[in-house]
Amino acid sequence: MRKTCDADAKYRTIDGSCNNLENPGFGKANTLFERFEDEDGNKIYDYADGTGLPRVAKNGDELPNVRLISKAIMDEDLGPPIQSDRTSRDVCFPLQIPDNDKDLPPGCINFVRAKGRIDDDGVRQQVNLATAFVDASVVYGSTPELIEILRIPGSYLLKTDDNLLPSPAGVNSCFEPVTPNKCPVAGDNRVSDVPMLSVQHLVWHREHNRIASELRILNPHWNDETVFQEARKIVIAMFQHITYNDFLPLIIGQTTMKRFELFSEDVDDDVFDDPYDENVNPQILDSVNVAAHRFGHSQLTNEQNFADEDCKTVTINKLEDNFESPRLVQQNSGVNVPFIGRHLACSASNRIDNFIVDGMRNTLFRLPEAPGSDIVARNIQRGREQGVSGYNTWRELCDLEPIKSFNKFGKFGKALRELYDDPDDIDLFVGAMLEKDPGFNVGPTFQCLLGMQYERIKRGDRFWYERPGEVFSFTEEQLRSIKENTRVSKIFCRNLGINTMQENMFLLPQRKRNKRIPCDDIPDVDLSLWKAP
Ligand code: HEM
Ligand SMILES: [Ca+2]
Repeated sequence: MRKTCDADAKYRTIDGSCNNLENPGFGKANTLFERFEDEDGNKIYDYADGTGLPRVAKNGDELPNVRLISKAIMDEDLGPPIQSDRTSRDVCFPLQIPDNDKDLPPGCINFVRAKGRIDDDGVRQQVNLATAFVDASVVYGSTPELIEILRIPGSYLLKTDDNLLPSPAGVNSCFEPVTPNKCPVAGDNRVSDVPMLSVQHLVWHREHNRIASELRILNPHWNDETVFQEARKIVIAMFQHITYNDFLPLIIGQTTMKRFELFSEDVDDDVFDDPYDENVNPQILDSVNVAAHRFGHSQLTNEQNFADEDCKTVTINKLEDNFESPRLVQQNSGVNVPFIGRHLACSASNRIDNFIVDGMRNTLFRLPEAPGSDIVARNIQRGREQGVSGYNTWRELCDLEPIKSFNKFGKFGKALRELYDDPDDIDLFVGAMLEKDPGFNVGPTFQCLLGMQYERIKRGDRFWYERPGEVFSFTEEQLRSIKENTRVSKIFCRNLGINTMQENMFLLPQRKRNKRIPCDDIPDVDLSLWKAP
């Protein structure tokens, strides 16, 4: 049934519906993940039975045990010392821990298959609960129900609780909240996975309230809904600008950015840009969701520390002790929050490579219930259960030479040969994370998959922040200020009470370039440009 959309709407819907006027479901929350198509227009997937059973090897055998792959290829101890820079299987598909595993008890670890929805061709597909767009849905949620929980009724503000994220009982679960049942709620329910993530949610939650309060003062004649939506629109524009200009280039590299025309228009050329194409479906692709987007698991470290005003670590907090717990954030009304924010700015991430720290690979979510789990094993198993094709299929889609010999994987070739029967069987996450890139980015296969994905998210977004001449467009001055002056560092400083930071928070502070400066000297978007005449 076709929903009627308001073609003149000034603001995005919360669930992403009606972004595309011809296809109102494009990019909407709670719709199916997309599959890439081959040259003949057939969707690419690989289920054992063609419709829904987990992928098996080319010769029909089971694929190698995911825990064995995890240990043989992705154990951090194998890496350099410094790493910084079938029917019965409809629901469960347990991870099997081999007998001689020294970190996890032998036997089965629970693994639930993602809820399947059978499509018109009788093939099992999976549902994306979030919108596909870069629309700050981590701040505002992806459903009308959640935004109601997050907002103060009839106000332009988001709710807070003790100056932290709202924590109404019964919405989210978490481990050891400071007050029983008071678990933080944000636009995404993973908000308490780790303290460093919670603090990022908090920063943007506060940034909405700061912008909305300023707009309220500038425009006393606006009603509260207008103030809320205008603030949301600015937050979304900042998210889009940061994602496409500051973050993505560090992950996929300059060459891929240019190849897929992902950088925003240079303000010296023309402030506006109009990349919208109504034929583009922005939905996230299966291979991106189960593999490419998970590159970040390799960047995590074993620590969630506190850093002081001089960037010195003052408290070491282990990752394994802090999963799913808001404890460190909530303690003493949030005194630790700036310390966690500074750790995010001051400390190096782990290198994007095939090594993943033990905190994620052996002790993931070990509390409240032992044993823990293994993120690598889960990522691989997830790819198989969703029928995501093997590594070489994606190399070919990306016009890269398929790897037909295990030797091509250097020192991991031997381990791969012992595990897999045929190079075509190699799981996407495994093969692609073994690829090297001289610029410390993800390897060529993920560069290609992420490049194609982010091109779709940009070109398939009718509300893209750079678009001119629409009812929802920014003025030239507003857009120029957003593009010239948005800094993650400023947003963190201001909302966490931090006084000193490097201007580019995605890069480490350095003596010469990117040195630590007073936050007051960091540029800022000029909200007075939003004062209506
Ligand atoms: C300490 C921080 C993190 C923890 C504890 C964590 C943990 C997890 C877990 C347990 C899953 C579910 C795995 C499965 O069963 O399929 C998951 C999925 C995922 N992770 Fe992470 N992760 C973290 C950080 C990251 C980072 C930094 C990125 C990317 C930059 C990332 C990207 C993803 C993606 C895209 C998924 C799939 C989401 C979905 O299908 O709903 N994660 N993560
Ligand atoms: Ca790593």
